[in-house]
Amino acid sequence: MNFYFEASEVLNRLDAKEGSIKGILATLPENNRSRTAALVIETLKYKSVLSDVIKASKLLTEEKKKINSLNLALVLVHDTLLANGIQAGDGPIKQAILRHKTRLKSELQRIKIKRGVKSDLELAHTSDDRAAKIPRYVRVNTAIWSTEEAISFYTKRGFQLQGPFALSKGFGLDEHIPDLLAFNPALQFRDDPSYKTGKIILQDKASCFSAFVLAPPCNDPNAVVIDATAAPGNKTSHLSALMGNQGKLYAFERDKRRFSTLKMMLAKAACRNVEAINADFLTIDPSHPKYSLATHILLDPSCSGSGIVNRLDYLLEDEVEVVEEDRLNKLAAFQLMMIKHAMKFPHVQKIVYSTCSIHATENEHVVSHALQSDEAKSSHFKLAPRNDVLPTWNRRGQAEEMKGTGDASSLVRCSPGEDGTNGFFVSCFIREHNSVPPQTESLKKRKAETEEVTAEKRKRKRKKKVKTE
Ligand SMILES: C[S@@+](CC[C@H](N)C(=O)[O-])C[C@H]1O[C@@H](n2cnc3c(N)ncnc32)[C@H](O)[C@@H]1O
Repeated sequence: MNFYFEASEVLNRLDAKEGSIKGILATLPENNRSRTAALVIETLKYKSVLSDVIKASKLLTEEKKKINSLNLALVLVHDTLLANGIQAGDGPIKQAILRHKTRLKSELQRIKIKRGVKSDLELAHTSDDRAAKIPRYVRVNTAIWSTEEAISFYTKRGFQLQGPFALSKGFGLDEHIPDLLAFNPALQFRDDPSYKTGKIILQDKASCFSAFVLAPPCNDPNAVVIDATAAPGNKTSHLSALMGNQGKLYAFERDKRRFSTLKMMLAKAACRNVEAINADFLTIDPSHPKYSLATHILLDPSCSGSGIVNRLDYLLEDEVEVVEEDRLNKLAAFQLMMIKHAMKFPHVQKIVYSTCSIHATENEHVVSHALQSDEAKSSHFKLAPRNDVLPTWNRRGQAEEMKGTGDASSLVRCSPGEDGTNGFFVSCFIREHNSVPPQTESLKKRKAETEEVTAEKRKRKRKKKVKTE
């Protein structure tokens, strides 16, 4: 029953306006956090219906000694009517709900008839219409599963390959990103066994663009790639899968708590070629013997998040996000610093910079400043041509915001709701070819040296083992 007390306490704190949904959930102990979060979010989606059902059934007045708050009643009635029942042993609270189960069910049915809806899903609160137009994207984690296996798995479970909006159990293959499936937006996958075992990653389509555009070397044991801002790790596991789990992927994350989430996520997704490092990317020396070998860098730094429309706070009707100019400028200065730092890595050929922001301040303006920087000039970086950056995606960068510093058609934008994704921005810097050869030679030399050292180490280890035997 503690699980229900914890969830109802979160609802109490939200009522008391102690923080945002995400913020309050982040303060819960990690062991039970995702389960409690799922219950809180689902309960909020149906809060108005559940409140009406509870009121009409007189549950709180008749059982006030056992169930003393509306929020506790909400989470318990949610699980009784809309999930698989109360997940707790028999006790006075569960008995109190069960005594009212028939009444609660018939009140729910009455509301459905009144509203002319057939399924429970249609009762869910989706106040941001744009969120309802974004499919629930499921990326097949090819480190563990194949898309064919996933399609067969979901088909056996009653899903039909007819696109995400044709039916409530319809799904489809995405046209831009390989191994990405799109389901109906109302569906949840947190309890799905394929999610729990890391076979699928729940990742918005636009967020898959970054790793896809970076296109790291595939199945190359010598590949060296950096994910500079990795947690929670969706793009890291995508990169790792695209690399065929081979070579080396260094994943930096400066925040300690987010770093432990990253580690957990990478273990679950079976990423064997990733070394996660709890460090600030800006403090990493570009001439470091290991990291300097990187040829591809992904930069998906902290941003305003203004493109995310399926974030949770629409569930709290009166929360409004105010984006302050000053905050945007500070973020943009930091984002530019990150790009300039990435450009200092001697062997890097490709840098993808992405944000989930819709503001030109964090997108075109940052790219424009990066292109004009000393780092870009001395290392010969320019924007990759449209042909190499999702050429068939129609929404491109805003030319007027580039002020003639680069070709806006090289940039990708996603508009929340309109494009079936959250708001997103992707840019790709490449080093001009005529500046490559000397670096390629020294890279080869460095790789050979590293391999030599590793072989020597292995040899020493073997000798030591033989000795001790
Ligand atoms: C937008 S999130 C990255 C999301 C991630 N790419 C994904 O798809 O799962 C930005 C992350 O970068 C981290 N971060 C910000 N500045 C950093 C820095 N200088 N070095 C390393 N990590 C940083 C933040 O703590 C945050 O976890």
